[in-house]
Amino acid sequence: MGISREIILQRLSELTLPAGNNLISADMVRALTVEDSPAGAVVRFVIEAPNADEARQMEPLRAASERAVKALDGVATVQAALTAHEAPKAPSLKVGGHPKPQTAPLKPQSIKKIIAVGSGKGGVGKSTVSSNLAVALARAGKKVGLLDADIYGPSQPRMMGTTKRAASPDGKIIEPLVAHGVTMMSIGLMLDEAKAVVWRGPMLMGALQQMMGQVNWGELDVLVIDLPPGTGDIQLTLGQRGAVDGAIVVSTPQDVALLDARKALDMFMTMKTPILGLIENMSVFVCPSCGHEAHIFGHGGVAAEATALGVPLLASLPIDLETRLAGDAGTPIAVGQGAMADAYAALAQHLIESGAV
Ligand SMILES: Nc1ncnc2c1ncn2[C@@H]1O[C@H](COP(=O)(O)OP(=O)(O)OP(=O)(O)O)[C@@H](O)[C@H]1O
Repeated sequence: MGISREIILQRLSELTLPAGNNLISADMVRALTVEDSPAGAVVRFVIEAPNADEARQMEPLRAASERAVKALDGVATVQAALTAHEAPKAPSLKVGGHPKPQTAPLKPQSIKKIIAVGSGKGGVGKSTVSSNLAVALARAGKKVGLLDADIYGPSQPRMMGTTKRAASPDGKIIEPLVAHGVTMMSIGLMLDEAKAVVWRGPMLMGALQQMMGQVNWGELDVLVIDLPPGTGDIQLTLGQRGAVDGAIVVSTPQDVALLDARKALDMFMTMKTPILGLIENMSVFVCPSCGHEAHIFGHGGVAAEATALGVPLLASLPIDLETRLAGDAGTPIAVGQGAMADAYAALAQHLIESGAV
């Protein structure tokens, strides 16, 4: 067992502020995560100051808090970030304000189905799958929206090749962009691309409400939501407010990825969100010169997990250079022809035939 959150919080409570209280009693520590690594625990947290000026003055305290946690037994690395309470300024809308109390459903009436694409850990290809699935569904004749809810690392503007800022002529309704036949919106289109966003839960909820309710989606057969990795506030809000009709979890065959994928599946099951299935990404690498198959991230784990949990394995997608290049170039692989485009078309067809879309 690694170090517990309680011990870390206890140590942080020993750091006093000029007013005599401490980081914990002043409720300034956010997003504390503790991950095990072979060298010891990797601890990350955010210290949230009331405003930017105070944040700047708190740099010595930030450094001291890193040192204090680093000194604990079993801790390998500590990263503490300082942030100010105010939300970053958005161009024409106050994205990320505190959520207004809402009784209306989160899912807009003009959207028939919402499919959320999640993953346990980052970097497994969740955004790649979301953009390609959205394009494949549009090619199959559906009216499709794509919402990039990955507030910490929005990648859809790049993957869909739309870096234009979203407009809001009246400051209320956000006009989405259209790329490759898909109506899309990303929090990344409203923010400076290079700016790291550190928001607390209620702000995330505000941003999500705006993305769902104020974007002029029009009539959609399906909205594909590219979730942030893990099991955080966005997933919980969507699940608790019954906004999601079906969830897909993407995983690589690696044990560590599968362990996290299981947590994501557990979360959806707990919230009674219907699980459409698992997708194994980066399943195999076929050498383009000799055709040799290498299972770089392991073999068979996702299929076994799907069987164990009684959920369908929707697709097994290989490691494919063209997929990566196409994503980087802003034209998802599913737009063109070939084996990968066929695989995404088959996935879209399956979801349509099973009634998920
Ligand atoms: N099947 C694949 N073959 C080759 N490269 C892939 C494949 N799937 C995804 N990639 C590449 O892997 C990288 C990570 O993919 P992607 O951004 O989709 O992952 P993610 O799970 O959404 O990550 P994050 O949580 O960080 O947003 C990208 O460069 C993408 O192009």
